[in-house]
Amino acid sequence: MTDGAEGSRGSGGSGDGAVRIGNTLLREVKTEDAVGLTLAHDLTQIVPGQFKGRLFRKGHRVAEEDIPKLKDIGKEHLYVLELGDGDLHEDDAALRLAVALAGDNLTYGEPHEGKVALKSTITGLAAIARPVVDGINALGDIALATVLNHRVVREGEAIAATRAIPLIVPEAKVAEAERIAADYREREGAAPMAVRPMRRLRAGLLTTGSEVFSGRIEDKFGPAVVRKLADYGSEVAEQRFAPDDRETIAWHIHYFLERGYDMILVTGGMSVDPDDRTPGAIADAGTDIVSYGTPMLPGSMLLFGYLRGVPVFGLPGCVMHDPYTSFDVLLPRVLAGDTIVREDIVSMGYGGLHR
Ligand SMILES: Nc1nc2c(c(=O)[nH]1)N[C@H]1C(S)=C(S)[C@@H](COP(=O)(O)OP(=O)(O)OC[C@H]3O[C@@H](n4cnc5c(N)ncnc54)[C@H](O)[C@@H]3O)O[C@H]1N2
Ligand code: MOO
Repeated sequence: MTDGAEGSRGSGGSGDGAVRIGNTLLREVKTEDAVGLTLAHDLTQIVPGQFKGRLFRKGHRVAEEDIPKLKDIGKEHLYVLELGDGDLHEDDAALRLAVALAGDNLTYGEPHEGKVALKSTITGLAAIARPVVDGINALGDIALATVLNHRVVREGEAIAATRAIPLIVPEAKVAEAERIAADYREREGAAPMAVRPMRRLRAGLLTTGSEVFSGRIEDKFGPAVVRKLADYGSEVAEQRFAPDDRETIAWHIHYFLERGYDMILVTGGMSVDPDDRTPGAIADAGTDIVSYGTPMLPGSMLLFGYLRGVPVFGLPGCVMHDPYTSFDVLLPRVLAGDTIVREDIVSMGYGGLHR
């Protein structure tokens, strides 16, 4: 498209100095008359020894205050674009896409260089409809890039960005993308993109390990879990300690249940040693175990289940020292209110190698 514009410069184009690109016209106008019109190409400024670079970008809409600057760089005439019927400027295309996609807890700013980013207004979980993303990207001329579904995003972080590839996009293509998004909204009763808030839960934390219980070594697991929950906006309401004894561990789990905590976390004793009693104790307590073992590393020895509807985690030793484990994948899902089923955990192996 730009090549066509450059190539037409010498020839002068059609009779009135205009060249057609699709339904869009490339026209030469006096700089004073260009206000509100769209620059057809980049304009470069050179101030020897100080600056050489783009003063105005291709696609920029000329404003009143631009006129003196344009005159300063010697522009008495400009090539401008007059959008034809059925054509959209890249900025308008990107903005329409953002509007079509955005749901709860998302915001977007002015388009910039044909790009609009959807940014989270909260710390929460990205909810992204992959079929919508794939469907829009299959159209061509429009690029939609997102983070992975279920990823934790912080306030102000972008979860997606839309961009028009050419300067001029057929309106029909954007309309088709809008239709894909609208169909999804109607079918699912939700926007294709949103950020889901995480609930503030109060957890009971049981730290197992006879070496910790007896005071031989200092507890390092508790502080790590306290920090992690706080980071996601929840709290450890009470911490208790138990030796490597199934009955004792199961007893403490029931104590937490009776206290009415929203979540029960048990640390240590999760692997294969004879003293690793935690999985057995969690089962003895009556927990419906969704999965013992997760296809993720670190954190493959994690256990997850529900005891009378209360989420129960068995946390392996790595959660104490590795900054990102299977716990960081599952905990935000639980905090967002998801009921985790076995298929969820099965699907976490793909992309689950976190180290
Ligand atoms: N042969 C195998 N060995 C290991 C396996 C396996 O599948 N086969 N799994 C490995 C994985 S994965 C993990 S993770 C670790 C640890 O799992 P555990 O949850 O059983 O951890 P523990 O044995 O209870 O403790 C490991 C280590 O950490 C110390 N510890 C435990 N709790 C605390 C605490 N609250 N404060 C401070 N330190 C603590 C404990 O004393 C041990 O030294 O197993 C792998 N091995
Ligand atoms: O798989 Mo263990 O539970 O990584 O550290």
